[in-house]
Amino acid sequence: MKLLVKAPAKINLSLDVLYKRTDGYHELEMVMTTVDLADRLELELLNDDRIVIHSQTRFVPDDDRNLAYKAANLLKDRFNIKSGASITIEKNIPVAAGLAGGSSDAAAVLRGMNKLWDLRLTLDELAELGAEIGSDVSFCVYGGTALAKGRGEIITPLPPPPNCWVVLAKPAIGVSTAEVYEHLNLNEVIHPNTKAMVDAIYQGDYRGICANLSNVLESVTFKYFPKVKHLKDDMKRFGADAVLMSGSGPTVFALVQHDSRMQRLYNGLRGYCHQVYAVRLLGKRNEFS
Ligand SMILES: C[C@](O)(CO)[C@H](O)COP(=O)(O)OP(=O)(O)OC[C@H]1O[C@@H](n2ccc(N)nc2=O)[C@H](O)[C@@H]1O
Ligand SMILES: Nc1ncnc2c1ncn2[C@@H]1O[C@H](COP(=O)(O)OP(=O)(O)OP(=O)(O)O)[C@@H](O)[C@H]1O
Repeated sequence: MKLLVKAPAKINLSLDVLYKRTDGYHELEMVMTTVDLADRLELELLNDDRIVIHSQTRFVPDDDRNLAYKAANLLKDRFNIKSGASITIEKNIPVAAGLAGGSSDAAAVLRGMNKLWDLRLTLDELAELGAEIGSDVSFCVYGGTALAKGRGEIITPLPPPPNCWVVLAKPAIGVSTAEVYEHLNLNEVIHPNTKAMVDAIYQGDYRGICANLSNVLESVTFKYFPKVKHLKDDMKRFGADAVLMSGSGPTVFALVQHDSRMQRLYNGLRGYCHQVYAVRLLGKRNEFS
């Protein structure tokens, strides 16, 4: 039996770091939403005990380091499952981009293998398991739009933001999430107004969302990779309504409402940026349990 599952990328509409915790993680307050740029995974039961990863993409491990492997293995161990799984990943989300590609693959495997292994776990239970794999996995289990707290795993759903285009540009730079958090100087941070962002989303206020886009990790990534800051400035000049770096970067995204502006921005960026995508906001929660 085969199952196809979609694993959409996320963007952070706002990302605040409140303090560094004693366990080494940072206490966060983030607003996240999914966009229509997705990996596709084909899941199949195997009669033997193995978990096998098939992936054609360089930079994505095809062994137990793959987050999709970790997700299947976690379910297998926790629920004492004897059969194995074959996981084929069609990678469309850029890797190490700040778009939670690996986390979304892991979440898709949790949802999909829950069905194939007939575990009947709820989304809440899958999200709790997901937190053991990575901080972004719980959000990715639900998808949609949410306020995320804790180290990212405490999820409160929000309504979908008003529809618009999201133009994503990923420069050819590798950014380590752990290093970005490590170099953040909390004394210099200008905190986002998370409440104003949440209110704007509840009110369907596109301008309010644009006005409150904010990510404290930008300061670190911009300092070490000034190219990312230049990219953000260029995207503003090309006519974006608002621009922000996603997660720890290096992907920068622009929000635009009008098709003609989206086209101008997309064409302007394709000339010199490594990977550029124009997609719609998804913003709605996963329908499957
Ligand atoms: C930047 C974001 O993508 C924003 O959504 C996430 O905070 C990162 O999520 P992620 O990649 O799933 O993160 P994890 O794999 O759990 O952690 C990677 C590393 O980032 C740092 N980290 C992550 C989350 C958090 N709340 N505080 C941290 O300090 C830790 O050093 C950790 O070792
Ligand atoms: N299924 C996977 N897809 C992509 N990367 C994976 C996967 N499994 C493991 N990895 C490893 O995880 C690292 C981070 O990849 P990923 O694309 O998830 O980063 P990211 O978008 O920055 O994540 P986040 O936004 O959650 O911090 C990569 O260097 C890669 O080697």
